[in-house]
Amino acid sequence: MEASLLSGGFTAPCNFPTQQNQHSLLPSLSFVGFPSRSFFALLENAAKNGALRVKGSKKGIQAVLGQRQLDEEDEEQENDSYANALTCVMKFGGSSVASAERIKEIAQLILSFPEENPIIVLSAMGKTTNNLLLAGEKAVGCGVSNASEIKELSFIKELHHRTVDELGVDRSVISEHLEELEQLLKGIAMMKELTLRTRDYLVSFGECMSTRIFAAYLNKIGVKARQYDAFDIGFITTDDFTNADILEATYPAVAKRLHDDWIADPAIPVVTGFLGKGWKSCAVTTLGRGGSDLSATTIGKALGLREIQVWKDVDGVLTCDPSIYPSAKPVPVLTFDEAAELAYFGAQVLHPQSMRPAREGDIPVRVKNSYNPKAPGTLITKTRDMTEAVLTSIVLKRNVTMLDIVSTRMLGQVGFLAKVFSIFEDLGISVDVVATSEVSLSLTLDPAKLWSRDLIQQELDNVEEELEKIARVKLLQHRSIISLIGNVQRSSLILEKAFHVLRTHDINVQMISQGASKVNISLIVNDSEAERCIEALHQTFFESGKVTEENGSLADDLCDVLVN
Ligand SMILES: Nc1ncnc2c1ncn2[C@@H]1O[C@H](COP(=O)(O)OP(=O)(O)O)[C@@H](O)[C@H]1O
Ligand SMILES: N[C@@H](CC(=O)OP(=O)(O)O)C(=O)O
Repeated sequence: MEASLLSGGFTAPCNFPTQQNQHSLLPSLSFVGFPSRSFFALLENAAKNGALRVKGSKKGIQAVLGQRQLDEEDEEQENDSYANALTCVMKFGGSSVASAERIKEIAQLILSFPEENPIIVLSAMGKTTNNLLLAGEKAVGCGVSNASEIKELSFIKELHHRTVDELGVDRSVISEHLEELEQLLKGIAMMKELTLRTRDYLVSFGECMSTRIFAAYLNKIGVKARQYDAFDIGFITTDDFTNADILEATYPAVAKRLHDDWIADPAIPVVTGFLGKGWKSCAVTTLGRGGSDLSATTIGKALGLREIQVWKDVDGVLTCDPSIYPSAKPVPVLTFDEAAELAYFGAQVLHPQSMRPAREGDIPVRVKNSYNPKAPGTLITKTRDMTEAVLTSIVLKRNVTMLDIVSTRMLGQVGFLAKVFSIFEDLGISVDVVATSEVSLSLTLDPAKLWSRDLIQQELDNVEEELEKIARVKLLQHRSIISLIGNVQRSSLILEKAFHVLRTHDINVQMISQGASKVNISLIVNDSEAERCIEALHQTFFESGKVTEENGSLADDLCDVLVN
């Protein structure tokens, strides 16, 4: 979006971030003439965070901000020196830091890589984020005098006190946060409302406390560490509370801060995952559930590190969610595209946006098991040898709503699809899977419009009402999307096998979609059939030996199913 700031007759047009161009935030800011005072304040703020580099036409600005112009050469040199200092990111999720015992194990695990100078990114301890959210919801209706008694607040206090005591760390590292948390819950109880902005502030206590405890413990055992709150070191995001997106200005800011501190006084950085700072509001934001993965890959790209390690409670990315199908097996190698697709279609193991910085920076991501560090895990890179690859992973997304939309106008009507999609855009509802013909359209709606919230009935009613102005609509609930993530070159083989299995098990596929990338084939079935379907597909693709064109040509089955 081109915006103009008017100041005493001078015009300073500049590029402001929008959803579409947010990645061209401050570093590509351009202006002519003399900007207004408020505009200077904005620039100054960005410059303080190290987020601003002045390039090209910069009349007046350099003198005022004293900013050094970084040309391409400077930038390359900085990246080189970053690479020589800190070597990798190690992100540990909630299950990896769930107790004092686990924290001790993680500390030993980090020390078992003496050749690394890692940056540690942590999530909140165990289920703390869920408990904070529940506490916030209870506070809305419980009255100020009862806010201190909220069960989840007691869990959080007890867990964090017990942990610091068992680690032999002083309670003072978290006492202020716990007091402030209680005050915040009282405030929510008084206001009787929990805005998205307050919700983000509320959940930030989880990561703020886990990182303080961990850094204090490392220091206690003689390993020099320094705690950082992401929102204070340049994680600049959109102001979409509960689902904020990292802005481009983050990379230089974060790199500069972590690198400069390391050079001045080397200490292992321990950074809060999941959190950022809204660029307009300057308030704490969160990156969506599971967002610490994205924090880790952002740091990896910012510093141009050798590797990003994401430590989980499973042996890497598996052929499907082990909580749905326990015989799932680790996938040794994946491409960024496969991993992104898998995450987007609901595999909880990785945050949906987390592959983006890794792909852009071409930094390998290794997914490892903190309970079983010897397991090789999964290596995610730009490319891999696909000669043997058929299916990589099966992902299940439950409780999806499907819509069948048939145009009430004539065949060949111009703009039908555009009208349908503009309705979803206006209502702010994202669409997952789409299949179209000339006059009809089937699609599925994301069950979590925002990661934190289910699509509610009222919103569905609004969708139906709007669509009925231009089409006949059938709303089908309780559907599942089964996504087959696999080799682009073998999609026909995957389809052939999949349909044979489904036909054998008498499972009726209600919609099918294959994206342009062809990495992902999506099948829609009834929720009640989904698990049976996963089991059958998994057995065929991963438990019955190598899948080849030769072991059964079943094109006829596919044709039968499609025709019926
Ligand atoms: N394809 C998959 N591979 C591995 N784990 C998966 C997959 N799909 C879903 N999961 C779930 O993701 C969980 C790990 O992710 P998450 O809970 O975010 O870890 P952490 O909190 O440690 O970062 C696993 O316990 C598993 O149940
Ligand atoms: N604590 C946040 C962020 C996060 O990344 O958690 P985990 O790594 O445990 O999924 C959440 O629960 O969403």
